[in-house]
Amino acid sequence: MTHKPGIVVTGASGRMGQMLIRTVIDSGQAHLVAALERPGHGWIGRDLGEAMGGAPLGVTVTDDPLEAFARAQAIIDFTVPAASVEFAQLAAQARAVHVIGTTGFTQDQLDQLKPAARHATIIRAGNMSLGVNLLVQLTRRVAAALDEDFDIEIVEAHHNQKVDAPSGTALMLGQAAAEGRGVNLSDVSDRGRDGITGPRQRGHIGFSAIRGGDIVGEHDVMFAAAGERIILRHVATDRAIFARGALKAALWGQGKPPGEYDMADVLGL
Ligand SMILES: NC(=O)C1=CN([C@@H]2O[C@H](COP(=O)(O)OP(=O)(O)OC[C@H]3O[C@@H](n4cnc5c(N)ncnc54)[C@H](O)[C@@H]3O)[C@@H](O)[C@H]2O)C=CC1
Ligand SMILES: O=C(O)C1=N[C@H](C(=O)O)C[C@H](O)C1
Repeated sequence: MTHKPGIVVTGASGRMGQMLIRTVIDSGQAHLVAALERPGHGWIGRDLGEAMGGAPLGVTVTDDPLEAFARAQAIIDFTVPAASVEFAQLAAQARAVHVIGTTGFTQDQLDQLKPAARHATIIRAGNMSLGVNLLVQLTRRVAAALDEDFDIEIVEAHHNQKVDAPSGTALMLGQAAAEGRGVNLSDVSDRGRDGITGPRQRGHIGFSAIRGGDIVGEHDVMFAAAGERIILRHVATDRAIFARGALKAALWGQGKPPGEYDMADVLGL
């Protein structure tokens, strides 16, 4: 009989948290050993299944990451950057694989993940879907094939509760476009145009963010030149694609040496 890893889902009541819990339970490939929420949250101390509006699951929602992680082989974490940084240290102590889907990190917060990655396997991606990770590869190739006659613009759309912009996915796409061009994204990034901006600067990579309704996540990478445009597009219609990718990462990470990985590693892209 193969061993099924024990998994903790953090941010259990969140849009992704609930999707992840269902995905882990339905998969038959892993055990849900704990569900974590932030201190003071109304779900703490309740049965997870009942809190989600269904039958009891025999898992009590906790706000104690240390105790929960000690029982797990993997943590699947879609929360907020400050919490993910804290969880990285605790997951490293527990030697558990830490799958991070959270977006909106500052560079300083990303740097804080590095010590944890010396002791544990961290798999982090701003988007865990197969489709977006393929789009990242395509974007790098198209950007490498075209010169700066083609202006690169990244347009993303998300639901009205999203708190960070540009999205983690848009930043992944921008990074891939910059790598294809052989430039640093930070040198060419155009964000938040407003007012008298002047003409577009040749070679820049632009970002625009739409927020509205219940949009799950849509990303266009536009290569616009005089007389023609190429648009690479991904449209997510179901958060299950992210949850499936995250579970795949948690399983892939078992037994991998400590370090920082992404979904391209998991998917072999
Ligand atoms: N990488 C990917 O494929 C995807 C990433 N995301 C990202 O995942 C994150 C969460 O997204 P949503 O689920 O839509 O947000 P949400 O706001 O619905 O859920 C976040 C949950 O985290 C909980 N939380 C906050 N601090 C916590 C702490 N210290 N301990 C435990 N729980 C804590 C909140 O109470 C909330 O329930 C965002 O950064 C989003 O951009 C979302 C979808 C896909
Ligand atoms: O917050 C979301 O919802 C999503 N966040 C990720 C991002 O920032 O790109 C992934 C997906 O687009 C949904």
